[in-house]
Formats: sequence, C-alpha cells, structure tokens
Amino acid sequence: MSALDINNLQNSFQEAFNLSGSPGAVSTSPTQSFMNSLPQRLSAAKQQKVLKPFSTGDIKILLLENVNETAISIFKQQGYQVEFHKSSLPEEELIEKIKDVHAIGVRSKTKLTKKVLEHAKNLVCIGCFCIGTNQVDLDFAANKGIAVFNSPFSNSRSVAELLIAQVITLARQVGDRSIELHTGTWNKVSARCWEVRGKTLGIIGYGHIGSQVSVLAEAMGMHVIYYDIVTVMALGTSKQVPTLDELLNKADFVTLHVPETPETKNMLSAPQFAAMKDGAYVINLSRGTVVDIPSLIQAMKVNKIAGAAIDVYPNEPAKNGAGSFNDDLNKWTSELVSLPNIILTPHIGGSTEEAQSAIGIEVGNALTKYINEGNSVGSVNFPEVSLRSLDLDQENTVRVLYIHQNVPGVLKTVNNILSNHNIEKQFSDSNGDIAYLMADISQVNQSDIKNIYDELNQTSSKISIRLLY
Ligand SMILES: NC(=O)C1=CN([C@@H]2O[C@H](COP(=O)(O)OP(=O)(O)OC[C@H]3O[C@@H](n4cnc5c(N)ncnc54)[C@H](O)[C@@H]3O)[C@@H](O)[C@H]2O)C=CC1
Ligand SMILES: O=C(O)C(=O)COP(=O)(O)O
Repeated sequence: MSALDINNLQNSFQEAFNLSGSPGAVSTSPTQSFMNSLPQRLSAAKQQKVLKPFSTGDIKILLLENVNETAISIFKQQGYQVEFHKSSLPEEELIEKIKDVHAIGVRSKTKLTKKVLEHAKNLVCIGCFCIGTNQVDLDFAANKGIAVFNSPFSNSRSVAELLIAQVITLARQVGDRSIELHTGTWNKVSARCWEVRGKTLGIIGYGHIGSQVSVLAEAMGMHVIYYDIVTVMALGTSKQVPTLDELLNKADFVTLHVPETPETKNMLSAPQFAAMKDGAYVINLSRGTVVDIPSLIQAMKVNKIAGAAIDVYPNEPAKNGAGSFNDDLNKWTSELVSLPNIILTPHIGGSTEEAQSAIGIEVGNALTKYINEGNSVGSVNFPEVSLRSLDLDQENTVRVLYIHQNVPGVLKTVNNILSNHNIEKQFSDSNGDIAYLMADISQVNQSDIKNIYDELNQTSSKISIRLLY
C-alpha cells in the first residue's frame, strides 16, 4: 500500500489508540462508522466505552525540534492532529505532553528516556528525524511495544560536505583570518598553512558518512585510511587499518563518524591525542561524548594539535539564541572559544534544506505506514514486518497487529484464537526479546472483533495489540 493509499484505510479499529478507555461491547459497524463525523463518533465512544473504528483524525502527533514541513504536510494529509514546536521541551513539559500522543517526532536533542516513556500511555511509535537514535531508550521502547524509526542516510552527504569544508578551513586557518578581518586586522600569512593534496585523512567509523567522506577526500588528492570495528569494503584507494593507534600515528587529519555508544565514549582523550602526529587536526561531527574536550584543549594549548572543528557537544542548548553556549552548559566553553584555529558550529552537520526535506518525507512516511498499516519496515528497535495492503474490497477483513515477548508457544496460542476465521496472510518476525505478528483475517463479524481482542489481550506474552479494519 502506498502512502497515498493509506488515506483510504479508514475502516480500521484500534484499541491501542485508547480512544475510548477499556473495551466494552462493540456497537458501531465498521462501514458506517467512517461516514460518521468525528465528534459524533468520539462522543458516542466516550459515553458507551466501546471499541470503535479508528479514524486518522483521532491520531495525535507531537513534533519537536523544528521537524521539517515535509513531514507536517504528510501528517496533515492523513488528517492527523499535529502539535509542532521549534525547539525541544524541558523534561517536565515533555512528560506532560507525551502522556496523550500516539506518535512523537524528535531530532538529536530530545532525550526519550525510560523516565519519559513510562508516561506515554498511547504512544505507538517514535520518529527520529535524523540518523542518530542514541537519544531514545530503544530497548525500553521495544518492551513497551513502541516502534522507533529514523532516517539512516538522508543527511550523510550534508555531513560529508561540511567535513571537507572543515579540512580546508583548518589547513588554511580560514576561521582565524576571518575573525581577524571582521575586527579590522589584516594578517596575510602562509606559515603553517597547507594544501590538503597529498595529506592523510584518518576516518574513524567507515559507515554511511565515513565512506562518503572517503570518496570526496580522495577526489581532492588526499590519502585515506580508516579504522572501524567491522571489516568494511575500501572505496577508491583507501585502506582500512587494524588499530585506532595506527590511524592516529599516520593521519594528518582525524575525523570521527561513529555513533554514540559506551565504546565510543571519550574515544579521543589524552592518550589518543598523544599518539597523534605533531600538528595534526581533529574534527568531530559525530556525538559530543566521543571526544574528551578538556584533553583536546590541553593538546591544543601545547601545540600538539594544530586545529580542531567541533560540531557536537556533551551538552547542547535546547534552542537557538544568544548566550546559550556558555560555561553553565559545558564547564570548559570559554576556554574552548579562546583557542586559535578552532571552528565551532552548532550541530549543523545535517542541517541543509535537502537533508531536512528528505528526512521529513522518509520518517513521515515510515510513521504513517506504521500507524495506518502496522508496517514496521525500517524500524531500528523492532522486528521488520509488513504485509501487502489490507483488501478493502473484501468484506469483514481485519488486520491483527500483535506485539509480544519472543517466547515459545505464542504463535500456537494466537493462531488458535484466530482459527475460526480465514487467515488470508500472516507474517511474523522477532528481534531479540520482541516479536511481532501481523495477520489479515477474513470472515470476521462485528461481534467477533471484541472477542478476538479480548482473547488476545489475555495471552500472557502480549505486549500490545492493534486491530485494523
Ligand atoms: N553532526 C551531525 O549533524 C550529524 C551527526 N551524525 C552522527 O554520525 C554518526 C555516524 O553516522 P553514519 O555514518 O550514518 O553511521 P553508520 O552506522 O553508517 O556508521 C558508523 C560506523 O561506525 C562504526 N563503529 C561503531 N562503533 C565503533 C567503534 N567503537 N570503533 C570504530 N568504529 C565504530 C560502525 O561499524 C559503522 O561502520 C551518527 O551515529 C550520528 O551520531 C549523523 C548525522 C548528522
Ligand atoms: O542525524 C543526526 O544524527 C544528527 O546528529 C543530526 O541531528 P539534528 O537533526 O540536526 O538534531
């Protein structure tokens, strides 16, 4: 089913959206219900405490951190209710708002921790409108039946291009010359300014971004070496080196493109700076936890490191504005800004029109397909399950979405519950402790729907259930 076809999937019913409190007798007919006005249906549902067909107009989405308008437009086309904020929210406000919504869209700043997610009563999915997903407690979300989606490479090129700009900017001390001239000082120098041709770029993390960087750097005549925890195919004439130390010993420029994990925390600290060539340059466009900034400051003060470009920080301000990047946030900020040849950018690696627009479309469509169809393809914490579209021409067909613990015997129990009906199609997959079964069943009468729901709800390994029709 395409994103546009999803518009048609209105005859659906979803207890997980919790529009009507606990389930009671089913009283609305699926075909008639979509024709009713939303306020009518809502008020009927509230009074009778019935399970009722789901309408996209009931879905509430909270979008934070200036998620792109392409996503807003996709959600509005579906008729979802969209609440949009330009910045992230303080934790207490986030907790208040997350209680009510069915989906939330964030970028890299908003932390969706266990503490926050515990308050989410209706949440079925999270969209990270970026690459990184370290800001979300993925395991906790999965165990709560909340699928998380991201955009794995829509901003990779933007990051790689910025890295190339930073390599040349550092090699030529462009930042310092620009600051000087802004304040009226003409300082024409060539000492310790270099071409990048023939120099060695060391890439730590040769994934989507690192490998793109490799191609661009070689086009400028740089030699490329890289270090990664897995063996990755070398592009062009680049070479993988077996240890981080070897990379640090050989590279003129060291650039980081690893995710935030416990293993990458302070990956560059005092011993690693000591292992680098005298006069090397460091660039961090990955995550603020990966470089130990006080050690970097020290290495720059003794001229071990000739320059650095930093885009990401352990603590980043919640919103744009003057005075927000200061020592209250990161204790060393004033020391960092006073160093020569240091380029500081406010986490803009992925911030281009092209990237943001593409991310909005990609994640917007992924959330829509999950909400409307149960299709979890692309999820980072869930089994990836999809079925072709629900056959709307076929009367009395219901899609069962059953998220459960991955333990023996579940399929037997579930199929036993579904066995009075014709199982048209079914797909099930697991990812660690979580499993997800999707089935389209036909020959289901209105009165059967509540029974199916109740029986599935009593199964011991159930995490969450949605029924769409
Ligand atoms: N500054 C910005 O605006 C942006 C920052 N990022 C950051 O860049 C990171 C990398 O992005 P992608 O290249 O798309 O990720 P990716 O997942 O395609 O590649 C990451 C690579 O790092 C490697 N790796 C993981 N742990 C490692 C370790 N301990 N040592 C060495 N290698 C290790 C992986 O094997 C993989 O090849 C993201 O996780 C995100 O944190 C991404 C986009 C924009
Ligand atoms: O894509 C990523 O992981 C990034 O770091 C970019 O984050 P942002 O969308 O700019 O908050």
